[in-house]
Amino acid sequence: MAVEPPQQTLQSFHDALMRHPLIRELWNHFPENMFLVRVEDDGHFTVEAANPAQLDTVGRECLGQPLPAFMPAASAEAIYTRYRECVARDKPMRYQEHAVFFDEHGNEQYGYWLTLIVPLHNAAEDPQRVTHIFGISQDVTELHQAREALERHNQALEARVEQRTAELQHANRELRLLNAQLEEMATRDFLTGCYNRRHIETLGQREIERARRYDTSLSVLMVDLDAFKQVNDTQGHDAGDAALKCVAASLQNALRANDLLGRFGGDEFLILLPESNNEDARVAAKRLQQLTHEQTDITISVGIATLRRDDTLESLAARADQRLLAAKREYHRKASG
Ligand SMILES: Nc1nc2c(ncn2[C@@H]2O[C@H](COP(=O)(O)OP(=O)(O)OP(=O)(O)O)[C@@H](O)[C@H]2O)c(=O)[nH]1
Repeated sequence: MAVEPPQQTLQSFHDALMRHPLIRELWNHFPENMFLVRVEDDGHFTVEAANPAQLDTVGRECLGQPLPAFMPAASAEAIYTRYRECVARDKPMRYQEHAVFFDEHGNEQYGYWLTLIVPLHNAAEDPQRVTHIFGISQDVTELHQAREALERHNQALEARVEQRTAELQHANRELRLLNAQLEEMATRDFLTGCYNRRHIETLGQREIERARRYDTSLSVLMVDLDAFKQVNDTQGHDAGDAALKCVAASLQNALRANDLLGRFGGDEFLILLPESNNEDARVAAKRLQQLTHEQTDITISVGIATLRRDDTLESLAARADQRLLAAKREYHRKASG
């Protein structure tokens, strides 16, 4: 007659542990929580054994009890889900859980636990089935809180970096704008808004290089207002300023988009006419004289010069200036005649 295998009870597991001095010492002094739960047929898991560390956490009342007896139903159900998975997979599992349990005074205690559970088979009971789960749990609440604090700190830091970056980008935009304004101011004549002498000379050098590189013609016009001194003398300096502005605007209006207008000094303007031969320049000069007179009632004298092989900007402008002087003489001759 077959002998019934002895039922492995809570007592017998605990007794077996206590029998060996080393295992007993390990069980009693192990700093993390250790427990053994029995897999019940009714779907529950009851605590068969718990080391002193675990008893300190959940109280002695847990022994022989299913989990819902010493923790809120939601917490117990979350842990049951892990246990069921461990039983179904029949493999050790490691997980982290936010668990709530009742302490010895019945108060709810919250904490984060890192747990390793291992399925066991009590061969004396049923070698084919997971009969127990052995677990070791470590309280990682402080670690978790530190990590959360670190995350919060990082988020705050990121927000600050983002804000600083946005401020920096804004400052950069302002700086670029200011630089553009400064550059504009450095190249423009403050009264008329057209290019100043320094810049029209720079552009003149550039246009000469371009004309030589692409073998195109380039002409310049030296323009001077007629009897401008009279405007100042009879109507005042402010009226003279206004007249200068009007003439500059009207010259600008009469020019093509790629012609360049600069104030050369006083009431004198230098105009660069890229890709224009002497005949083109004559036509342009006539148009400027006509339009300026129509729009401002002021006449202008113009000297024209077209780029030669050995020209520099100085020689080109000087030639235009000589022709302007000749035009001026003609103007004065007509005016006095
Ligand atoms: N209002 C004003 N006058 C200026 C400015 N720059 C130069 N002038 C005046 O412009 C006049 C130019 O003199 P000129 O070109 O010699 O005299 P003009 O009467 O135009 O004589 P022609 O050129 O020979 O017809 C001078 O009276 C300068 O004082 C300026 O920015 N504003």
